[in-house]
Amino acid sequence: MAAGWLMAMAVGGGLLLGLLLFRALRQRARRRGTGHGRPERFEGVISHRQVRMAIYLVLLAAGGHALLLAWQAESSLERYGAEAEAANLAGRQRMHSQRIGRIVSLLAPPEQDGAPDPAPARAVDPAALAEVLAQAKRDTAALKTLLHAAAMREPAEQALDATVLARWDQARTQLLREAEALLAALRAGTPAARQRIEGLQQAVEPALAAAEQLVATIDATIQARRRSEVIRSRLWAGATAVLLLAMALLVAEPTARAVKAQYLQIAAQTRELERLALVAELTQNAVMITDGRFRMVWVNEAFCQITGYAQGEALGRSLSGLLHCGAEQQPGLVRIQQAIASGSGARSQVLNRRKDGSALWLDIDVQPLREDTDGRSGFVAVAADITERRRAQADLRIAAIAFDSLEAIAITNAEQVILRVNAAFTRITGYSAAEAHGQVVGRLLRSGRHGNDFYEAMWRQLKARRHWQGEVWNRRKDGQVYPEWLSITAVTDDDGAVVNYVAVFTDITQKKLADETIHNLAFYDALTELPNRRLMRDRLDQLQAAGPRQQAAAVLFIDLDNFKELNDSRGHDVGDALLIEVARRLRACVRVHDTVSRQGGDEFVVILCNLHPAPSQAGADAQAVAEKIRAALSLPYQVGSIEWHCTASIGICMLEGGAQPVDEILKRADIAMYEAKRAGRNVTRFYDPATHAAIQERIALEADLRQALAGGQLLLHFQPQVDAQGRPTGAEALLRWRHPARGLVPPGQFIALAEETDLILPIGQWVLEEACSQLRRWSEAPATRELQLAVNVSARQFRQADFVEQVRQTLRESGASPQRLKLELTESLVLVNLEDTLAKMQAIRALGVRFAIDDFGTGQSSLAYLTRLTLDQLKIDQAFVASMLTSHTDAVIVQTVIGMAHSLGLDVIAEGVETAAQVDFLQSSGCHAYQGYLFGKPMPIGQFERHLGCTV
Ligand SMILES: Nc1nc2c(ncn2[C@@H]2O[C@@H]3COP(=O)(O)O[C@H]4[C@@H](O)[C@H](n5cnc6c(=O)[nH]c(N)nc65)O[C@@H]4COP(=O)(O)O[C@H]3[C@H]2O)c(=O)[nH]1
Repeated sequence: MAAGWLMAMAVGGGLLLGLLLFRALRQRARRRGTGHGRPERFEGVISHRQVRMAIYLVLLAAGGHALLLAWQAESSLERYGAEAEAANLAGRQRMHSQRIGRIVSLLAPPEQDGAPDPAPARAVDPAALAEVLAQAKRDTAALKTLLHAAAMREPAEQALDATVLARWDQARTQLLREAEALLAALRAGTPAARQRIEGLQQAVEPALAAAEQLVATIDATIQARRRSEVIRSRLWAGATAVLLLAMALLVAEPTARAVKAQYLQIAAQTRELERLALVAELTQNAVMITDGRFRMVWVNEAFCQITGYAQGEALGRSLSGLLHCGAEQQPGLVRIQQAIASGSGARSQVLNRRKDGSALWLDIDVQPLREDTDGRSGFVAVAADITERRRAQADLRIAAIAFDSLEAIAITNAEQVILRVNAAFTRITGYSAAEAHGQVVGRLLRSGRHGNDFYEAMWRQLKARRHWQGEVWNRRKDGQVYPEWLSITAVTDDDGAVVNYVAVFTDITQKKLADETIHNLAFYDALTELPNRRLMRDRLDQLQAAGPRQQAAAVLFIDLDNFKELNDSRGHDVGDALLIEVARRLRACVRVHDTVSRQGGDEFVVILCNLHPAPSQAGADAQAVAEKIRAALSLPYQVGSIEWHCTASIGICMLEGGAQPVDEILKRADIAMYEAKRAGRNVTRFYDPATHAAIQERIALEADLRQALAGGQLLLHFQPQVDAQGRPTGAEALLRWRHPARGLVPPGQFIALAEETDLILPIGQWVLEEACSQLRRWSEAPATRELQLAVNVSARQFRQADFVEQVRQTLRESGASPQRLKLELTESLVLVNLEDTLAKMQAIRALGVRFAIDDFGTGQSSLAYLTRLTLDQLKIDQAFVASMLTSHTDAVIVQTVIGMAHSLGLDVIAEGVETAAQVDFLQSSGCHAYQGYLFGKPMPIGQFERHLGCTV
């Protein structure tokens, strides 16, 4: 029994220890849950170790209890057997006593009527008694062993009554002793003594009684033990129940509660996680969860929408690798990297790139994730797409800068009350911001230059299109009215209602002035302020555009006849002054709606409008105006200190109902003017188609002439000059043009054209070079060494600033002797810009070159200039020579020229000498040098040299 209790105590103690350990673990788990940074939601949660321990504890308790019960059952079974054996053995003791009593009764003599029977006892087999004795002894020994074992096992209070046992032992011992004595007597064959039998008989009764009592006692003891066992079993059951209750209360229930709490917590956390997952899924912000090496392990839908990457493309890649924009050093990114390196989180604005490469600004918040139960860590990043916000901020910054731009800005409310103005507004209008705020913009700046219609149209457009722009005249604070370019934009709210107007304007005063200047430059002649060719053409276009409805009109092409001479001789300033005066006179001659324009140079075009409807009358009107102009322009000009006479040639072209193109009209007027020139200048001419053909011819000739020099089509002919004896003294070099189609073209047909087009400059230089080369060649032969060569020099050629240098260089390069070269200048050339002429002539004369005045007598021959010129020779014009024999005047002129030359010490030569009579007259008049067909026509060099050979 003690072992059972010990085992029970051991099991109970173990369970108690287990309970205490379980509680300690729970306490520890709680402390860890709060003490190691575990979040609140894990507080009180038991771990799987604790649950396992609780289960093992319960299993241990149940196992121990089962073992105990098994052990108890086994020991009870054993005890029950011993008790049954003891009861049996006790009963056999009673049986043995009874059998001994019956044997003894057989030995005892029968009783007679109460008198003692003296007869001997009947015979008894000693073996039967011996057997009974032997069995009684064995049973007694077995019973004693059992009782001893039971006495050792059972607690004292459950032991058999010692008195009963002692009485039984005593009675049994007495009985057995008496029986053995009787047995011995029987075996000895001696009749048993009455005393022995009686003694045995007397021992049987007590022994039987003691056995009876023993049996009863054993039965009673067994019963008592049964009862005690029932009580113990009940106690065990109670203890078990208490234990189980304790287990239930201290282990199962807390565990169940904890598990339930944990389940509820997990369920709550699961719901929370589901909500968080839903939030993460539905949020407009990108959510990314990464592992410890920043590789994304989860991204939400917004991430995909914002970045353009599908989830499959993003997962497993690093955040920076995926969205990297290449700007490593941007402060926001550096801040996050530093924070992550230090194990903390950070929030920054970082520039990234979408999948399509476009810029993506993210406001990104990166936070480290704590280690989870598997010991892994990472980061969670929540990012908002702020690209638009950044753009808006940039726009705002730009707008703020733009607001302070050079353009004036005024922002009003819907009622046009000024809310804000910028510095440029103040600069342009003169109103400070304080003065402008609260004012109605229209009232503040209105100049009064625009009528109500203007503003009504403006507001109509503003309402319809929300925008208006145009030129407006406004008034500054100082009252000055100025033009501005105004742009007004209506700002509307979400409902489309106008809430503000933004007016932006610039002061275009300077621009208008510049425009005016540009317009004037583009459409007016800067010198005379007359409309230029472009504006004149515009007006002609407008006239033509009127078509048949147009009134009669005429175009007058005016060219000054001798303007070039003035310009070349007196300089451009003088020429300009003359042109200004011409313009003034032209304006004075026409009506307001007529147009006087300057084409360029000394050419003017006048458009006469609103002439008489009848063509003949219109022509007469045009003629009258043209004559008026011609007369006005013929009046003397006082240009500075110079009085100048200038005439004009005027071509007239009548406009015939818009049938002709503008170019054609101008060309016709030009042709008419050309015709006027040909008619002797200072006349007016109407357009004649025949003249047109001549002009065309001239144009073609000019084109060919431009090719002549380069094409080697020019050549020189040489006309002899002779002395009184007819001996050649030299020659005049005369230019010829061998045209591939026209043949030999005389200079009279192209020299004038060359002068007009300035082609005379290269041509004149070529002539000079050719002449000098010829002189150089002549200088090598004795027969020609002394010959002089006269070269014609045109006015344009002579007026070149470097003409002297050209002559010097040509002489040097050719090697010709300057003394053999004679330059022929016309009288008109010499007269224009006399000072310049004198300077050049002196410089050239200093080289050794000689000068002759060609065509002398045709101009304003005067002694005054002749005396100043460094001349060598006068050449009597062939016109005088041709008529001197028939015209007394020309004869007088010839003689006067000859006399004048002699008196000035100059040589004199007559050209165009064709007859001997002319020679005679000239000779008798004192002229001893001649040039003319009589002595030889202009001829090529070979022919000339042969001619020399004949005559020399
Ligand atoms: N009827 C008639 N005419 C005679 C007679 N003797 C000479 N002539 C012509 O008279 C002109 C004389 O030349 P010019 O008066 O200098 O007049 C020249 C000259 O002013 C100019 N010219 C010729 N060659 C040149 C040149 O190389 N340079 C320049 N600037 N002008 C040149 O062309 C003008 C005409 O030259 P050409 O046609 O060669 O005409 C030459 C010549 O052939 C004659 O007895 N009777």
